[in-house]
This record gives sequence, structure tokens and C-alpha cells, in this order.
Amino acid sequence: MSPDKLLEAAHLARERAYAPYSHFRVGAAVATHDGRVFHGCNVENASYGLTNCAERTALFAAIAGGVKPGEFAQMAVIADTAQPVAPCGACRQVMIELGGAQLPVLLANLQGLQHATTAGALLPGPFTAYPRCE
Ligand SMILES: O=c1ccn([C@H]2C[C@H](O)[C@@H](CO)O2)c(=O)[nH]1
Ligand SMILES: [Zn+2]
Repeated sequence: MSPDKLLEAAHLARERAYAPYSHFRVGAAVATHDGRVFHGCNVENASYGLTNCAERTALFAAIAGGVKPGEFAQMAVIADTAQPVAPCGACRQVMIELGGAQLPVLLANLQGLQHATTAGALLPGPFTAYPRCE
């Protein structure tokens, strides 16, 4: 799947954002090596801290749909920002856990600006669980 096609999927997912508090809509999409695509949008809550970002929604939807870590091929994220959207730290950590540091991530805005990066480049020095217990 081309990065542009995946970005189109993220754009469509953004339309489904539930963001009545911030009014800031974000869309994400992840593709697997065998061509499955999962969509994510941000889902807010009256208890603001319960909000789930578009990126994690997409990754969690994929895992819930049967995707295993290591099967992710690429991810795309889009929002109405001046520069290509910058995922939050929590999502960067989850991208690395599930997609791996090499996961290609295409960040974009509605004006067509794009930044191609990787999960590892977005979060150097990620937390990895309990290395001293191995
Ligand atoms: O990369 C990002 C940044 C923010 N948000 C959401 C969380 C919240 O609903 C709104 C404002 O932060 O945007 C995302 O989904 N992804
Ligand atoms: Zn986030």
C-alpha cells in the first residue's frame, strides 16, 4: 500500500473523530505487511484524561483485530496543524512497543505538508520493560 493511500485512510478516519471538547480532530491509519488497514480517530471524554488519541486508537484496533506486534508495515497521521502533526509522547511509546522502532510513520497536515519518519526517530530512548528482571 502506498503511503498516500494510507494517508487517505487516516484522512477519512479523522472525519469520525469524537472531539466535542477540544474540537481538534486527528486521524490515523496503520497498515500490516499483508495489506490489512486499521483506522483510528481521537475519542474524547467529559473526564478529559480518559481521551484516547487517534494513533493509539488505530494501533489498539489493529491488535484487537488480531494483528501481532511485528506485523505492522506503516502508519499515517493527519490533523489540522501548521506543520505535519506531532504525535504525543504516549503514542510514540505505544508505536515503538507495537510497531517497533523501524516502523515508518507518515505525519501530515490538511494542507498537504508531509514528514516521513519512524517510530524510533520520534522517541529516542523508549521505556522497555524491566530489563533487570531478565
Ligand atoms: O497526535 C495527537 C495529538 C492530539 N490528539 C488528540 C487528543 C485530544 O483529543 C485532542 C487535543 O489534544 O487531540 C491526537 O489524537 N493525536
Ligand atoms: Zn497521543
